[in-house]
Amino acid sequence: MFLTVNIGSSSLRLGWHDGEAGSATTAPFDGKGGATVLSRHIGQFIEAQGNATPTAVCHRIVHAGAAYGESCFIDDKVVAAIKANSPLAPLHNPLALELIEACRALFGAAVPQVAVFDSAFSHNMPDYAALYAIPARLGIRRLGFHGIAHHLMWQAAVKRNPQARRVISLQLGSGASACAVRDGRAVDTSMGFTPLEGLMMNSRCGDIDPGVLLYLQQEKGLSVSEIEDLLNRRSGLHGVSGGNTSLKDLLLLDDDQSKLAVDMYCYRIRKYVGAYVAALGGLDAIVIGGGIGEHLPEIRRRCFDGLAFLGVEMDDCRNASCDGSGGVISAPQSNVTVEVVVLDENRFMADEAARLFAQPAR
Ligand SMILES: Nc1ncnc2c1ncn2[C@@H]1O[C@H](COP(=O)(O)OP(=O)(O)O)[C@@H](O)[C@H]1O
Ligand SMILES: CC(=O)OP(=O)(O)O
Ligand SMILES: [Mg+2]
Repeated sequence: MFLTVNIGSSSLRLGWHDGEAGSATTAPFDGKGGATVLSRHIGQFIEAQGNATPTAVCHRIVHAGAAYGESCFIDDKVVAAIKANSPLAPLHNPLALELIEACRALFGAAVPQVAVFDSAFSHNMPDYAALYAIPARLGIRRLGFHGIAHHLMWQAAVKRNPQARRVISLQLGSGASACAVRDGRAVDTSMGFTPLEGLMMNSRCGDIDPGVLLYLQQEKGLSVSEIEDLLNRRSGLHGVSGGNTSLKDLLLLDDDQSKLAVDMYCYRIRKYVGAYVAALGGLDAIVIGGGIGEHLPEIRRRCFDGLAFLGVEMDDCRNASCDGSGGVISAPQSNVTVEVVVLDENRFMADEAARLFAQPAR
C-alpha cells in the first residue's frame, strides 16, 4: 500500500494505492498554513483509509537538481538536494520538504519515503536544447519539469497510435509547459533551469528577456526577493489581467486586460507548438492535460484553430463536448491527432515506488 503525495502550486493530491485498487483526493492549496495544514490533510486522508500505515510514501519532487534522473528512496542526501534547490522552485520545494517531514512525523522513520522527480522525463535532452548560450563553466542546464505529466501524455499518444513518433504534450495546470517528444525521448521542453521558463502560467511569467530582470534591479531598485515574488506569484495571467488567475473567469470578462491575458496565454502555446513541430521535423500527435487543458474547450480552440497547414484539424463538436473527460478532439481526417487526457500522476508515482521495491538491492 502506497501513499502518494503530489504538491502542485495550487493543489495537494493524495492517493492510496493498493495494487490496481485505490482512492484519491484533491484539495486546493495556496501554500498558506504550511506544514500544519498539509499534515491535517494527510491525517484526514489516512483516517479515511482506516488509519492504515503505508508501505511507503511517494512524493512528487519538482527540483532536486541535475544529479537526480530516476526515482529513489529519500535519504538525507536527497533532502539536502531538495533544500539546496528550493530557491529554484520556491512554489514547490519548500512544501515538499514540509510534506516529507510531516509524513516522517505521522508514520515514523521506519516507513520509507520515495522521491519521483518531475525533471526525470526531460533529464537527458540533447545539449543544444538543454543549454543556454552562456559560459559552460557556470554549469547551468535546462532540466524541464512536469515530467510525470509529459511521460503519461506521451504514453497515451502511443497507446492510441503506436506509430506516433513525434508528439507534443501540453501540461496546462497552474504551472504550464510544453514538451517535444521523439520516439519516447523528450528532445525539448519549455520549462528550463527553473519552472519559470516557457509558457505563460497562472502566476508565473514564462519566457522573458533577462534584460528585464536587470532593468528591474538596476533601474527600478527591486530587491532579489521582490523580483522572485514578482516572477513567481504576480506575473502570468495574474499580472497581465490585474489579479485574476482563472482562465474560466477571464474568458467571460470583457475588459481589455482580461482579453489580453487570454490572448497572450493562447498565443504562446501556439508559438511553442510551431517551434516544436520544426524541432521534431513534423508532428503525429498533440496531447493536452492539466486542469485548464481538461476543462476549457474555448482555450483549446484558440490554441489550435487555423493550424491545418501543420496537419492539425480540430473538430468543434468533439472539442466542445470534452470538458473534464478525456477524448480525441481533432477531426477524423486530421493528420495530427489532438487528444485530451485526464492524467493520474499519483498512480504513476505509486508504480514507480512499486518498481523500486521490486528491485533486488535495496
Ligand atoms: N472545472 C474547471 N474549469 C476551469 N478551469 C479549471 C477547472 N478545474 C481546474 N481548472 C484550472 O486548472 C488549474 C489547476 O490545474 P491543475 O492541473 O490541477 O494544477 P496544478 O497541478 O498545477 O496545481 C487552475 O488554473 C484552475 O483554474
Ligand atoms: C512544476 C510545476 O509547475 O508544477 P505545477 O503545475 O503542479 O505547479
Ligand atoms: Mg499538477
